[in-house]
Amino acid sequence: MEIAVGSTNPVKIDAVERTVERDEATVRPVAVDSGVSEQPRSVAETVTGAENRARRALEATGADYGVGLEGGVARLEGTPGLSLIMWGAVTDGDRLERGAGPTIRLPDDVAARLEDGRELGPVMDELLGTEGLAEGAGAVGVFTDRLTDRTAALGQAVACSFGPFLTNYYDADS
Ligand SMILES: O=P(O)(O)OP(=O)(O)OP(=O)(O)OC[C@H]1O[C@@H](n2cnc3c(O)ncnc32)[C@H](O)[C@@H]1O
Ligand SMILES: [Mg+2]
Repeated sequence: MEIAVGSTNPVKIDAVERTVERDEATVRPVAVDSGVSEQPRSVAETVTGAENRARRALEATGADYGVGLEGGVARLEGTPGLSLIMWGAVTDGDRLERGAGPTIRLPDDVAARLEDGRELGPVMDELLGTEGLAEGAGAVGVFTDRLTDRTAALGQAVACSFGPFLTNYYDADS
């Protein structure tokens, strides 16, 4: 089984590899355009980015599945502040499934910098004096004192978008 991932960010590739380890898949990174802004700012835009990446990765490779992962920030109904969200999408060329990773509220000073139109990755690097934090533990790692990290968090989005292809519980869906 070959799985194309619409990104070359090592943290996304790792997240897919670790999640599908059991199924002995070959994971192939492919650079694609997400078709949304560098920093998606709503659930809808984040999901669209993941969908575009999944479709484009499949088209570019002819793999069995295309996987897209997208990070975003959003003000969520029922919770205060600005949240970091992440979504996954998987397609086999026919069906497309979507599933989310965890959500975490961003500290107010980080939220304020994002409201100025900036991207989370660079804002985190500036704040912490790091380089490429988004390709390692990620903001979710830092803000949880490493109880989780970006690989594990994105892995949940992979499980919830790819997993439905592996069961027959969805077979009756229209
Ligand atoms: O190369 P790609 O696949 O685009 O990888 P990316 O890190 O840019 O990931 P996204 O485009 O999906 O994420 C949109 C923005 O949100 C940032 N982001 C998302 N999750 C993050 C995290 O846990 N830590 C730091 N930045 C994060 C990311 O760096 C981007 O600036
Ligand atoms: Mg990006």
